[in-house]
Amino acid sequence: MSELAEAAPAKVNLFLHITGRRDDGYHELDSLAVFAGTGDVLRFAAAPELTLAVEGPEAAALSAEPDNLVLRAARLLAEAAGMRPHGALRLEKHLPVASGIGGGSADAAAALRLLNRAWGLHWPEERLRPMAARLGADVPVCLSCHAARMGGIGEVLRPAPALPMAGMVLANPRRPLSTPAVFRARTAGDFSAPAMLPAGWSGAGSMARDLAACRNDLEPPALVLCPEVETVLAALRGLPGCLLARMSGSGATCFGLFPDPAAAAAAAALLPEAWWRWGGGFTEGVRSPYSAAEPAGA
Ligand SMILES: C[C@](O)(CO)[C@H](O)COP(=O)(O)OP(=O)(O)OC[C@H]1O[C@@H](n2ccc(N)nc2=O)[C@H](O)[C@@H]1O
Ligand SMILES: Nc1ncnc2c1ncn2[C@@H]1O[C@H](COP(=O)(O)OP(=O)(O)OP(=O)(O)O)[C@@H](O)[C@H]1O
Repeated sequence: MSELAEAAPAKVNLFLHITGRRDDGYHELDSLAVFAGTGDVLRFAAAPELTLAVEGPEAAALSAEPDNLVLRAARLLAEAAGMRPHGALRLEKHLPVASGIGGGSADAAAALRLLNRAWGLHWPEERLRPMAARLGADVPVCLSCHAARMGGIGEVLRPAPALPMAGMVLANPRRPLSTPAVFRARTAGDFSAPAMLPAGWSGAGSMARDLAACRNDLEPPALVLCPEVETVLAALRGLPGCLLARMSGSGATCFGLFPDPAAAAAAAALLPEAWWRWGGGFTEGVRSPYSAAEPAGA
């Protein structure tokens, strides 16, 4: 079998309201997740044993990781299928690790999709979803790869409002932030109401206006742990054409919304070179991996 490849696009939370806390400590949320036209790439080649090689510009941050989410996903799928996991996997890591744009979750979801094909299972997405939920709160939305309104602890997915043509800049100050630590740093008992959004937006301007009435409730605790988030937000707001800037997920990556992908790509180039930065458009659905030429970081 020739090599198979799967894209693992970055997930961006355009807003994130924490609406409650379950008895097991997990938080209930209301969030609008979209996918960016950049991400990691996972490749499969036939081999008798399951192996994973991590390469690419952000690979070093994973060298100490004993249990890559890609291997956990592979073992879970093999167990469900009653087979021995196998194949030589190569993960091209472009997304900064522990950065609030779901890199590990996207990789785990890509592994489920890729091995579902490579191992000849061809299960429908519904059958993969419980495995995705076991791997992490962000993995179900990454499995679908479609913009979605996330509810529950992330596993309840509803269609997103129809998105307009828009551009997005992503910027990370190169400070990893641990998701559990950010949730722990929240003020206990502080909850938000779900957001009120229209069925769709005709332009990036109206989307930015409506999103401005929402928040990321993880931004204040992330700022305490990583004050550089404020510097990134200020830099994004100062870029020509920026309509809205906010932190994604548990940070520290922040996004800026722009009228179109070209404006976003041009604006991203103005950010400090020491940061991880990217500019482009949204992506919808599983697509072929990005070309090597596509910029994914500084
Ligand atoms: C912040 C978000 O990225 C928003 O999309 C997600 O909620 C986090 O998703 P994730 O990184 O896949 O999270 P998981 O790996 O499942 O959980 C990591 C830790 O984050 C906290 N966590 C996560 C999700 C959630 N809804 N409530 C939580 O309190 C828990 O302490 C959990 O132990
Ligand atoms: N393939 C992987 N890519 C990134 N992190 C991984 C991977 N496998 C395991 N991990 C571990 O998962 C942790 C979370 O990484 P990830 O990059 O998914 O965080 P994140 O971007 O904050 O995610 P989220 O937005 O879902 O909270 C890392 O600290 C890392 O040790």
